[in-house]
Amino acid sequence: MCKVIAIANQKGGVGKTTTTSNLGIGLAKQGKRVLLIDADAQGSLTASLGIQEPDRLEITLATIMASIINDEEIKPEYGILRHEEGVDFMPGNIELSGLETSLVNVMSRETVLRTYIEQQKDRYDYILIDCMPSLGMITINAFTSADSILIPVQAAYLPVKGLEQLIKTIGKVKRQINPKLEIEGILLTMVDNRTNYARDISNLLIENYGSRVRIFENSIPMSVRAAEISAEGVSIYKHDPNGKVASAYQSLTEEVLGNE
Ligand SMILES: Nc1ncnc2c1ncn2[C@@H]1O[C@H](COP(=O)(O)OP(=O)(O)OP(=O)(O)O)[C@@H](O)[C@H]1O
Repeated sequence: MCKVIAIANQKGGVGKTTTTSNLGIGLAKQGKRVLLIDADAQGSLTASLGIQEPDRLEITLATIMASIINDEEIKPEYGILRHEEGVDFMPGNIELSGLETSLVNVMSRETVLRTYIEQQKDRYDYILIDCMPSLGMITINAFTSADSILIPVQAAYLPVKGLEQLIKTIGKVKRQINPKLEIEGILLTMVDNRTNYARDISNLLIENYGSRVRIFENSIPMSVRAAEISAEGVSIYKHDPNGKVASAYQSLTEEVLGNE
């Protein structure tokens, strides 16, 4: 059985891409077959997997989704790239912005990505989708395709208000389009253990959401080593194998596997 997890938060820079790649590679290290999908027009997941200029790629998620809109048949493996650390990925780039605008007039506009993902499901154990920092139509497509949503929250600001809107949108998609949709959990990222602030945010999350949403036991520490990896094109396991961020992502991977 394949599980599809969307990594989403409409707030930018909270660790969505870093979590998608390192959770994905963590799952691959546990022997799982993993496909990562870059559903963000910034192409940062694609870049972090070693593609230096995502905007120059010819086949990306945008071209695939356009083919589906045009009812063209595509082979499941078409356009999928392989990363040296054992994950496959469907790259994304700036063309997703144009596609987002044109989706408005498309029949079944919420389910285009789902059509693509359905044909990948027998090839993978996990499919992770790195979402845009917005709740636009591509993100709704990701929610429509997913079994669950993992929400990274940066431990450096008060996240309560934005999260409420995100959880509401997830609830709406669940009621109206995708009844199986669940929240995988809220993941605290970029935690600076030298301050009490992270603990305050953690307590605030538990107080406000703990009864409705799972909060991951593991959080991801702030580390300059994590910030370096997007330029390296490798995971934190390769860049800093004995560091605290590698160990945190490994524990998160085990927690996600334990959710099954
Ligand atoms: N644990 C961490 N410690 C320090 N820096 C981090 C950590 N995780 C991610 N970063 C850095 O923070 C920035 C934002 O991270 P990332 O790109 O993963 O967030 P995002 O939510 O995907 O961003 P966007 O919304 O723009 O897509 C990046 O420069 C990344 O390298």
